[in-house]
Amino acid sequence: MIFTEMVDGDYEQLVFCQDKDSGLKAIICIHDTTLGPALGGIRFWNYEKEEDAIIDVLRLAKGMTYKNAAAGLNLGGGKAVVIGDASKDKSEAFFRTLGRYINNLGGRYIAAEDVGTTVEDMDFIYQETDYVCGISESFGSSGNPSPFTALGLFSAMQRTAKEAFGSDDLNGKTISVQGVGNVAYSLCELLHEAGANLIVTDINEKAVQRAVDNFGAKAVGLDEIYSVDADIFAPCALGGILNDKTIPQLKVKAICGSANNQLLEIEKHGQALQDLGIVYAPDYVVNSGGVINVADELTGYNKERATSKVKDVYKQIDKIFTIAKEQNISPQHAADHLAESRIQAIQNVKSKFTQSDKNILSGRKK
Ligand SMILES: NC(=O)C1=CN([C@@H]2O[C@H](COP(=O)(O)OP(=O)(O)OC[C@H]3O[C@@H](n4cnc5c(N)ncnc54)[C@H](O)[C@@H]3O)[C@@H](O)[C@H]2O)C=CC1
Ligand SMILES: O=C(O)CCC(=O)C(=O)O
Repeated sequence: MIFTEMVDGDYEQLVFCQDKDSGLKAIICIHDTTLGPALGGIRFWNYEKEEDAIIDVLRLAKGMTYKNAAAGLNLGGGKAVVIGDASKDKSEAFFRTLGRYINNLGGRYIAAEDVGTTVEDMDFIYQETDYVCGISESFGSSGNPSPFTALGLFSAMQRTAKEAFGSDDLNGKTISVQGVGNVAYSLCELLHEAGANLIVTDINEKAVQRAVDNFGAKAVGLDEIYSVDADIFAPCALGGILNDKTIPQLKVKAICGSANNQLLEIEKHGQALQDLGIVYAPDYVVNSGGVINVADELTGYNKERATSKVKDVYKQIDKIFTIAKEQNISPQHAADHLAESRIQAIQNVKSKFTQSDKNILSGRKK
């Protein structure tokens, strides 16, 4: 089953890591390294079944290939998942062991944060390998990527509002937010400052209360979030939430959120949104601010430069909506074409022989 999935999705490598002493059970997936080393976060999640973890890491890694390509980064796509309970299974040994596995891949995979992992976890990994980013600012690094993801998401939402309502001003707009974790809390802060009204939900009651107390958000139930009267829906929890059951409930004019893999089935559910006239801003472009920021660490981190690049997500969404209209395709397809054509173009560039790897000349007597 695993090789069938790998062949179908054209995956390069899947690495299973196990360590009894620390309790580590992790899977690293490298989808495509045409553009460079595969960069993507580590998700720590209590998967019910091992199969769920495999499916998740495959989907997430492929998403990173598209995200990094569309963002113009010289990075391929990869991701890691760790099976466990983030509230009790973490330890220094755990992450240092994972760091050693990552180091063994010789730079083919570069780690960062995702759901369930923090800057402190990345710092432990950094004790064993240089192939990690999103580490502490005290190392001259960029720290927590979530505020940057939120800034990129805010910029994307401004451009999405322009598409749906004719103006990118979010003042007075009502935004429904699913999941008020790291990214969405920062997003709510930006939206509140911009004069938007907020409707929020989360499985974590404290997270909801924080948004109610600090931003005057209205709290609704977990399933209610799909059918509330709002202008823009921001899915900021987990993937697969735009599906047969939820799409018919939506009353919004646009969707723009940070969650990865929001469409359960890309073709079917992307089309369903298009048919309903709902503007869908492709998730992996919307949420690329985090990776754009952490990738800046790889060339010597400069916060001003990184922030400016993150705000350019507005321009990238603009480009995608323009291509979609010109070619009469969905924004999701437009984003996919952009990413795939960049990968293909660089593949072609790299097909020319250069004197870098071991080759027929390597064995010649000097
Ligand atoms: N942190 C980052 O910089 C980036 C995050 N993302 C994606 O954005 C999403 C959010 O990421 P973070 O804020 O970092 O994660 P997080 O774990 O801090 O926040 C997620 C929130 O969603 C809530 N949640 C989980 N299931 C839910 C459900 N069924 N209904 C309502 N709420 C639910 C959680 O309780 C949590 O508060 C994820 O899909 C992640 O992959 C994407 C790019 C970068
Ligand atoms: O932003 C990050 O923390 C790393 C990139 C990543 O995993 C993502 O964008 O989903």
